[in-house]
Amino acid sequence: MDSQQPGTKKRVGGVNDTEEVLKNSTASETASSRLVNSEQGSTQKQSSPPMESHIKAKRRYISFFISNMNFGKLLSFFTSLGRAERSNSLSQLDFDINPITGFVPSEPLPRLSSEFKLWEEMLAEASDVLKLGDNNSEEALALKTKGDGWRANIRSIPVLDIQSLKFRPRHLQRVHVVLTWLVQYYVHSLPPSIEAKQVPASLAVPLVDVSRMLGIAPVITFSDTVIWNWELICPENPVTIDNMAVVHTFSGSEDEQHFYLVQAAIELHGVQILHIIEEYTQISDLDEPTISKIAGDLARLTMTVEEISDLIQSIRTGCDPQVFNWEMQPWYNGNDAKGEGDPGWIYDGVDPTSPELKHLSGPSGGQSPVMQALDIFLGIDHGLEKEYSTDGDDKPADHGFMDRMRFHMLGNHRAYLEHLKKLPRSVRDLAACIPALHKPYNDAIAALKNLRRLHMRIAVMYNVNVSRTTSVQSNHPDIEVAESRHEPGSEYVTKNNRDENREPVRGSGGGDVIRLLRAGVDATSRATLRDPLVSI
Ligand code: HEM
Repeated sequence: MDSQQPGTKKRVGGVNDTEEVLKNSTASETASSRLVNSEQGSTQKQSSPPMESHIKAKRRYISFFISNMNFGKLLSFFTSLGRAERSNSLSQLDFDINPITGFVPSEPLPRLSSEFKLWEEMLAEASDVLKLGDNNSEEALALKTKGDGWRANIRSIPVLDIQSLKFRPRHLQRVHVVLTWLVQYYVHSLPPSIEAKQVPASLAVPLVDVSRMLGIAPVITFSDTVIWNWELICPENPVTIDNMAVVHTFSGSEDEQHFYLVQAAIELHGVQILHIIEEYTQISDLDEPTISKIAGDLARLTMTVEEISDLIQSIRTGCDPQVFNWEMQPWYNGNDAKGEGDPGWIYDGVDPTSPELKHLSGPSGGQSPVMQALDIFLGIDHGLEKEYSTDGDDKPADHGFMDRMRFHMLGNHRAYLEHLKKLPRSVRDLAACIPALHKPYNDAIAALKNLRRLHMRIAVMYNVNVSRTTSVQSNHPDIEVAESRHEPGSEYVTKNNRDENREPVRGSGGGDVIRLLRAGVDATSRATLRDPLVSI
């Protein structure tokens, strides 16, 4: 197994401000600073002005508030507050979200033992004996016999029953990690063929079983590559990005470790966003201090989003686009990565009409629960039927993408997002009613839009430019910027021999990358409030 040696220098970050962000992004610090804040909050309450002046201040505020908003909206907002209070008895803890590490577990997943140990052993061996099926290098050809043997051994493993692990969720998650990595190794090391790829029953059956138990797609996901794919360098120290080492990589490269660690850092940094959301959903009384707190929290959220943008940029300091595109990305492909017309995968021993088999796309940042929670909290609507077309054609973007990606999350985490979506009081509606929140809300939207524009440049640099023989055909301003600045990565534009027929470049999530990411930028932009009193 290609686990990172404890103490290996990690290159997450790299630029000064990003290093600063990372220093501050340790989950434990985040939690302790939140603890201090909430303690301060309770201290402030104790030393609040005497009741009379407090009531006067409240009255002054309410008259200002009423004079600044439509009375009908005010009434309906207070009604919805009452509803929210009743419906929001659930907290993030109920959805397996840790107050310190968020969607990341608070300790590394345990390794499998007894009859399941064989799966662990096969995974540990895989990176030593397998290469991509279309790799014709001398090294790959020399390994061919060993690779054939590895796949034959996989086929000969009996179909194991995982019922004994039913009440051990962390073990089930480890089963998911191990089986999904084995499936990717198996499928992508097969020699190229026009036939459908057959996933042997020894992997397919227990994988579908465990996925049903966890409520997650039976394929490799963001959770398997990032959220669950780490161990502690010093087990006695807390879960912080500096104390995490990646366990599995396909390429054995530091680039791949860096890619996962940056995403793990974002999940940990995003815990600050989760705290803001949690506090917002617990509000029951909309008085002046509460409005100021929401304004302050939106400003903090804006800062956090900007820091996450820096983190995304830090991919460039440790992950080479060539390594990403040729040594990492091909292993991630799901059964839909090659588009319609490709026969895809067959899960032997599994009823082909099982609903779970509809979700076999590869891992994607769209499966990051933090990013989706942020979108839902801010009211970004990715699902509009008609998309603005900025490149002159009228093909719709894939508006179901973000919803589909939720099936690739742990069932508990998907349930949290669904819960968040159903809460009756949206921060966007509130900001539209209250002038004091208008700017903080719009600032947060601007920061998220900028994050998506910067992410799109990264995707162009790593995914599109490297995958094409000539430059990208698009009028989208973000792509023009990426190319005209000749950012690192654009030199790869002419080096590739894939996709010569100029089919749209497809991400591991299975979609047309440019159209999808552009639709995300546009959806974020559309959330901007134009007029505080009329835009809801
Ligand atoms: C080398 C770095 C990266 C590349 C090449 C890349 C590429 C892509 C591509 C091609 C997509 C389209 C959907 C798909 O097929 O997966 C996508 C979507 C997405 N990626 Fe990344 N990504 C990178 C890093 C990140 C990071 C660090 C994050 C942060 C968690 C992230 C978050 C997202 C999100 C949220 C989406 C869904 C679409 C959207 O929200 O606009 N990506 N990415």
